[in-house]
Amino acid sequence: MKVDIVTIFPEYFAPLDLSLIGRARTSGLLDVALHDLRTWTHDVHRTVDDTPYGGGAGMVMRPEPWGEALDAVAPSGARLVVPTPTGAPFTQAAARELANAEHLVFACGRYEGIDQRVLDHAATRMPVSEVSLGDYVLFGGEVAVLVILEAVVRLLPGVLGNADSLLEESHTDGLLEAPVYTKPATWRGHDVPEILRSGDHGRIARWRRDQALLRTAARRPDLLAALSPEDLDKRDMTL
Ligand SMILES: Nc1cc(-c2ccc3ccn(Cc4ccc(CN5CCCC5)cc4)c3c2)n[nH]1
Repeated sequence: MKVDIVTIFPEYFAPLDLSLIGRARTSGLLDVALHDLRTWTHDVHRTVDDTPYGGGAGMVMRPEPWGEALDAVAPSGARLVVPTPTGAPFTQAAARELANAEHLVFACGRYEGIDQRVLDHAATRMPVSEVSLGDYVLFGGEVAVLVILEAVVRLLPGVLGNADSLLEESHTDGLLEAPVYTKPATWRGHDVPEILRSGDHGRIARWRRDQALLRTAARRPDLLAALSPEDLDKRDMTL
């Protein structure tokens, strides 16, 4: 997968050289390129923002630098991903969809956002996804891109050693996952549930399915409500 990130703070993305994403890059699974938006400014102050039409607090990012930046880094086959508080909620399903893309271009806004015409114009020649990480307001899109990229990259074949872990994790099948435990069997008076030490893999699988259902019902009834009876049957569960 090829990834291009356009930002006025390229240094924000230093963490991309660490851990799994760093390994994905060195192994050739992922090719990430950073671009400073100011590259496409032409005034001595390298201006990227201006006052908002219609008034209002703060500044808006000018369309010209963005237009030239996207002309340079986003071919028509690319998919443009723009974090914004007004976007569609970013979900595991959205991560799975983005993981299928050959080329992702991330536009990191700052100030009060990017002139809307940038996105409208880009949409005339490539798919544009405006995504929100949640109902809170960040200073800009960089942190959101780090989150989106991590969720997407871990789904790429070969990035996670044990692909099985993708099957049973939260939000993969619409439910939260069961609690996890490791040694010691007893710790500060707390025991690991006996079932998990029984070696009976059928009963363990059932216990985990039931725990997932109970946790989801208690913590995220919205996820439960979104599941169809067929989905629940698929996990061999009845309410
Ligand atoms: N899920 C999530 C995503 C973000 C996010 C993503 C990109 C940018 C770029 C700039 N900002 C700061 C920022 C500050 C104030 C407003 C609200 N203003 C009110 C009037 C006009 C706009 C919007 C935007 C971002 C925030 N935040 N949260």
